[in-house]
Amino acid sequence: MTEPNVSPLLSVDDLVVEFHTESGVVRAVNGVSFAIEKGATLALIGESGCGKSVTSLALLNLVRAPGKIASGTITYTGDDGEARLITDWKSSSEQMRQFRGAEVAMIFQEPMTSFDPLFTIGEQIVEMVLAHRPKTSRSGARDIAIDMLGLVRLPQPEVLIDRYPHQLSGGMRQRVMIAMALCCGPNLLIADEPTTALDVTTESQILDLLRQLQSELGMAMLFITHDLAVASEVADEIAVMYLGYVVERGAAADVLSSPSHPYTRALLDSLPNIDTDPASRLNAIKGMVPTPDEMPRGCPFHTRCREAMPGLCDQRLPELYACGQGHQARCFLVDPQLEVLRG
Ligand SMILES: Nc1ncnc2c1ncn2[C@@H]1O[C@H](COP(=O)(O)OP(=O)(O)OP(=O)(O)O)[C@@H](O)[C@H]1O
Repeated sequence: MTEPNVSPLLSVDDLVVEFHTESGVVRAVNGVSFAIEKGATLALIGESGCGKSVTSLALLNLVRAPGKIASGTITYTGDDGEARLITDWKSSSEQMRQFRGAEVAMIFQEPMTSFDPLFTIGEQIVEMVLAHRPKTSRSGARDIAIDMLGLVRLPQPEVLIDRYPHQLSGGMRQRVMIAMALCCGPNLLIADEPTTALDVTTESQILDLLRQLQSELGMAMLFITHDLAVASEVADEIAVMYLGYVVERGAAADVLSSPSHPYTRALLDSLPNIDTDPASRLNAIKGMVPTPDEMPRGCPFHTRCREAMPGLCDQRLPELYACGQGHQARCFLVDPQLEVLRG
């Protein structure tokens, strides 16, 4: 018997995002493709400036001028099974507004910037509920808000609901942010560096919470992080980005156990290890990510790559080559034609 053909929840194909600046057109996202299956977690990984946030904003059609989606498609297939081409929708349209929050919600690194300091957290969650479910009464929305605060394991939700954002700790604020994001029952949660601003203990509690909520609610997650260690705790799939390109992607277990792109290997090498002598230096990747307007010719990573092959990597852009089942890397080292290319 053949398996039914189930579409992924979200499919991104050949996405290009450009910024039109005074010094010219800058490509922050360069032909990115990935899919997120229903209920699964994809981690988007890379150093600062690799295009992770711009990619996630594009998914909600929130890239603001001077940036815009120049080409590519984003397709969302929700519970009704109907495929919707999000890239055809206007950013300010009613259907896009409903889509944000009700189908796909987002949380950020620093919740404080997403809250209005003048309103209690309860008032802010209630407004969110009413915006998406206008038929709900205010007291009904308040009950939903209390339930949501309980769902994210905050103590005494009926008391906390009347607190202002500044009266909560960073970890509590992040929990409230998650409650607010989940109050309309989205199928996909985009989490952009949600634990970066937290201490390690709170970080691990929030990661646990996200994992528990995901299995309770069956939602998918796009988890954006610069930290492979964090990604390894949450991800089913990993896509590694460098200078706007996906340079490696595959099942998290495969990418972490057999990293095939030198950039992924370098990111793994730069992780602190419990056995490492505290006095020794971490293996930081040499140099910095160039800005997209200084895009190197050839492979975008060759200027920092320990394994770069002169005459090849500085001349030609590698494709994404298969290096295992569902595992691909954009590197000539895994190109089956490598010996021919080397001559
Ligand atoms: N408003 C803007 N104007 C011009 N270029 C921009 C703008 N916003 C982003 N970019 C470009 O997009 C690139 C990618 O930025 P993005 O924020 O997606 O990176 P990131 O990988 O998420 O890093 P970080 O973790 O620091 O946010 C930047 O290096 C910058 O060149």
